[in-house]
Amino acid sequence: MQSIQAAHSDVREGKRQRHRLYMARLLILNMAIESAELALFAIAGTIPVSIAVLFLAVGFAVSSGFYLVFRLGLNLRFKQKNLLIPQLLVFGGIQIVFMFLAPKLSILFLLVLVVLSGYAAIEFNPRQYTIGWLVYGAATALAMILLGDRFDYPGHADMEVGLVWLFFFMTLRSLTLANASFSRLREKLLEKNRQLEQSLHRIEDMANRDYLTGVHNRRHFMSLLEMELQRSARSGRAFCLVMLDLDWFKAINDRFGHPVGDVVLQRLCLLAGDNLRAVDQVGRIGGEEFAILLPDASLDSGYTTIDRLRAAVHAYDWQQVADGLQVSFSAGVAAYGAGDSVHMMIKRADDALYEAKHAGRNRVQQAGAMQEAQGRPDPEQLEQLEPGRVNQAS
Ligand SMILES: Nc1nc2c(ncn2[C@@H]2O[C@H](COP(=O)(O)OP(=O)(O)OP(=O)(O)O)[C@@H](O)[C@H]2O)c(=O)[nH]1
Repeated sequence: MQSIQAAHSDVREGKRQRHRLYMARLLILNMAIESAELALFAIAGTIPVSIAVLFLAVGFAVSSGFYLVFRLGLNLRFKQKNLLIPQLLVFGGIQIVFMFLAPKLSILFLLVLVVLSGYAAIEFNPRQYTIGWLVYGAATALAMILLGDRFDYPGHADMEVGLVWLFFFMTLRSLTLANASFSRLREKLLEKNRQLEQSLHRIEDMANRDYLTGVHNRRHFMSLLEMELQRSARSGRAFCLVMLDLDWFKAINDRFGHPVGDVVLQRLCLLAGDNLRAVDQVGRIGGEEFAILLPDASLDSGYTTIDRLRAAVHAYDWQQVADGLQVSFSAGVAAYGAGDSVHMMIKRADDALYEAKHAGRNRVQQAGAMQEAQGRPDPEQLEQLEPGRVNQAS
């Protein structure tokens, strides 16, 4: 288990390192672009060519130095593996040093510092960002004081104005790096959200299902029943509640063993799945006791459906499970009536089940109308129950 987790975290770390390398390559590109822009300013005569060449040399050396560090995995020795703080210090420092070397471009170097702080805004926590902001703020203040009236603007010649725009435009472009980081974070967050939602669904499902048979457990079935009842109370739509109990299950357990009993419970639920509609809901509410919700079903159609299931269970080849095994169930069906409550419906379906058991088992019994279900009748009264109907198994 531990080695699987370790493998997962290795894969994750490998992905992160590939992303850091990608970012380092983009950084080399950014430095190359800034160098090219400085070269254009040199051509326009705003700064000496030597300054543009120096910027290219320093920018290339530093950005490829970082790339090498990532490539060799040296960054993995540090706590903050993306080395953002040293990168911001070094690249920010370069901009400030070049404010002195090319004071006419000061304003543009300040612009690059704004972009660099964009990375800090994405990766740092508020405390770290505040520190970074104050460091950049203090360093630029010092640079501006020291520069005095040498602090300048590139110039107003057409080419210079065009180059200022180009510099601004390309500097904004370099935010694509920050944008890539941000998108990655957002993707990761969305993915984690998706995983969390899936886990939540799985956990909810597990909490709602019976561990042995996979059908709804008692608690969840009761809430489904309550919801169905409220829906029918609003719309007047018909539905049936069925209480179902396996016959002589104790004897099955005693004769064939508990594991066979478990398989019988599972097969019964599979047969219910095969013989009921997708909208019908099965719940295990006790050991060998089940309840079934049949939406949009009248008492007669509910009865027919459950009797068909009864016949299917009775006809099933239980010899596959254990030699000599025969399984049947008895069930009571109650239909929703206006003013019904969950408790009243359960009581009526339960009473009908009780009648089916006493009438010989392997039967389905319709419950009487709701007004008549005042308690469990004694066996002598069963014959006279109105309008109940008992199906005699063949
Ligand atoms: N194998 C198995 N047996 C269970 C489980 N839960 C309850 N039982 C058994 O189900 C049996 C229920 O027996 P009874 O309540 O006497 O009912 P019955 O033997 O089915 O008799 P009738 O309902 O009157 O037909 C008991 O022996 C319980 O031990 C389970 O999860 N697995």
